[in-house]
Amino acid sequence: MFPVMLENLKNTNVTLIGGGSVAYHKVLNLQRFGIRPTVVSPAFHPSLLTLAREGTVRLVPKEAAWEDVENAFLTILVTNNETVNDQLALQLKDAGKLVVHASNPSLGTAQIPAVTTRGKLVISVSTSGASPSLAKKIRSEIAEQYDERYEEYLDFLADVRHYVKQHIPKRENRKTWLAEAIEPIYLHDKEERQKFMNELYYAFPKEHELQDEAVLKVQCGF
Ligand SMILES: C[C@@]1(CC(=O)O)c2cc3[nH]c(cc4nc(cc5[nH]c(cc(n2)[C@H]1CCC(=O)O)[C@@](C)(CC(=O)O)[C@@H]5CCC(=O)O)C(CC(=O)O)=C4CCC(=O)O)c(CCC(=O)O)c3CC(=O)O
Ligand SMILES: NC(=O)C1=CN([C@@H]2O[C@H](COP(=O)(O)OP(=O)(O)OC[C@H]3O[C@@H](n4cnc5c(N)ncnc54)[C@H](O)[C@@H]3O)[C@@H](O)[C@H]2O)C=CC1
Repeated sequence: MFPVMLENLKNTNVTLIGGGSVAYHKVLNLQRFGIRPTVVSPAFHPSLLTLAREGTVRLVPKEAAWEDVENAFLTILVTNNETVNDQLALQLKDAGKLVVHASNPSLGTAQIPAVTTRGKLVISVSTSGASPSLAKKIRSEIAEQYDERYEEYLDFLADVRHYVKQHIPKRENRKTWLAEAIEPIYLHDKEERQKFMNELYYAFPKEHELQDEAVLKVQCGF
């Protein structure tokens, strides 16, 4: 099992095969990440019909066939027909595609973990198919510790890192500032975060970069 984070999936073809209660749950999960999936199924859970009316999911009312999945970046197999799930999983795997087989994970090439997000922080727990219930429990326990405060805190850390990468040329110096930023005081105290930023701006002013750029431009004759 090799974990990986996928991004830029907003306009990517993600297809679910089967439109029951598990499909509905998986669609809600995908939507949390800005994905607008397609569901292929001869019948749909009423909540999926509601989502389709809102325009957040595309429904294709038919029994699934190869052409429904051949162009999908990711396919999630959630029918109650094992023959259909197994057959498509086999074909998709052979074609080198990402496929989740929700009732026999070993036949797929990917699995969906239990996830909670705190802004940029993603808490993701998998038991490799051994116990989805335990994955859910552990995820909730971790999420209690890494609560909503981490959302703003991660934004602060991202800003610090962005600035440090642009304005501190030496790697050792960068490391010192980045290590200081993850001290607990900055999680708890907004004013301390502002103080930290001010100290960073003072130690490595933006003007330097602007001046350097101006010199460079003169030297290059722009
Ligand atoms: C392989 C996988 C499919 C995949 O990769 O998508 C899979 C497979 C199966 N799940 C089954 C059952 C349940 N699944 C849940 C819940 C979740 N299941 C999720 C993932 C996965 N489930 C993947 C492995 C992940 C891993 O191991 O870490 C979560 C984490 C994420 C999500 O679905 O989005 C989500 C919690 C999300 C949340 O709340 O945040 C509950 C509990 C509940 O609903 O409260 C139950 C009932 C209790 C139980 O059985 O444990 C069954 C038996 C069906 C039957 O009895 O027929 C199978 C099939 C089998 O095992 O054969
Ligand atoms: N979190 C997870 O990953 C979980 C996965 N499962 C697995 O998910 C699967 C689906 O469970 P439910 O949604 O509860 O079943 P369900 O019976 O509510 O829905 C099954 C859906 O598959 C559709 N379907 C049947 N034949 C089809 C075909 N040839 N092509 C396209 N669609 C077809 C049906 O019309 C129906 O909409 C089960 O195999 C179960 O083992 C179950 C629980 C949790």
